Amino acid sequence: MPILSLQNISKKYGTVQALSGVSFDVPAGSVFGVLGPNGSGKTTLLGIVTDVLKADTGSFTLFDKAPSAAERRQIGTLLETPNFYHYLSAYKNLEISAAIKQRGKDDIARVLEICGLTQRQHSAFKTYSLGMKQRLAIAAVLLGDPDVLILDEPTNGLDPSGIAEVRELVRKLADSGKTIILASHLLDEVEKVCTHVAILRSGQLLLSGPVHTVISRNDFVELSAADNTQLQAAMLRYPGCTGAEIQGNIVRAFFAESPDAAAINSYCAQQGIWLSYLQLRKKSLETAFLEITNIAAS
Ligand SMILES: Nc1ncnc2c1ncn2[C@@H]1O[C@H](COP(=O)(O)OP(=O)(O)OP(=O)(O)O)[C@@H](O)[C@H]1O
Repeated sequence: MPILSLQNISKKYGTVQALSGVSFDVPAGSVFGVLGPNGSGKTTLLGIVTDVLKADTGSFTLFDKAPSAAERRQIGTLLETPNFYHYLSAYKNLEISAAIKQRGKDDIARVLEICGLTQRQHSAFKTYSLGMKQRLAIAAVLLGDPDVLILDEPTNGLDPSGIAEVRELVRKLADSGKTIILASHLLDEVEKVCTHVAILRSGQLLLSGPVHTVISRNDFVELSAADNTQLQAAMLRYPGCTGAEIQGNIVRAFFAESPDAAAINSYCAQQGIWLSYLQLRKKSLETAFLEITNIAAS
């Protein structure tokens, strides 16, 4: 059962088509990255799912049901940085967050512990590092122990150590069984923490699925032999090879589907070419993303 299933969601602001016919499923237990450049519709999509905005057309289900208050209570949302009081401690700020959410104080110690803030819980918020501030924001989201977390750009504006802290926390929460949906334009971050990804561009869904299937698009193989020109020509005749180029003393051969290194080795031997080097490479999500968005733009 998907935690969230979107069917054909569209949304316009005046003449701006922010989302057009977006459909995808978020599996239970996944860390699901909604990825796209600025203005691609990520925040709009999360706003619709969290009931801040209404879709013009389309529908979605939460926990396989039409969304209602009961389902929404199982979702913790961080769409923008909360307005914590700078002079109050983390604990006091969480007391306020708990009161706003109409929840008791009994969960505060637990969420501080998860977010690694127990030691500093009585320090004023203004003394916190950027990473600690964001961890406190996530702690507030965790009050009431929601099963699903929706985080919009959780590492935005953080320095590298803050980014690493939030990444570790997201991993820890995922390991504890939470489903996490996070919007990001940081492809590298998505690649590091997400199990699944949906890529948006100008409000259109370009692709969605497990990160490894996105990354394995257009895999390539690096090979080398005594005569690389002969090797390049042979690879261009190899079934499924979409291109081959010589770079220095390496031949790079590209494939639409994941290539089989053993089959390539045996094929080259049959052609009388003895490989001195063979390495399967996967393109990074960033490269795949740029290719996908460029293909969509052309
Ligand atoms: N309230 C609004 N009124 C008019 N246009 C809007 C409004 N909110 C968003 N848009 C436009 O809708 C499109 C999608 O915006 P959205 O904020 O959802 O994208 P995003 O991917 O979250 O971008 P960012 O990474 O910059 O936050 C953009 O063209 C944006 O300018």
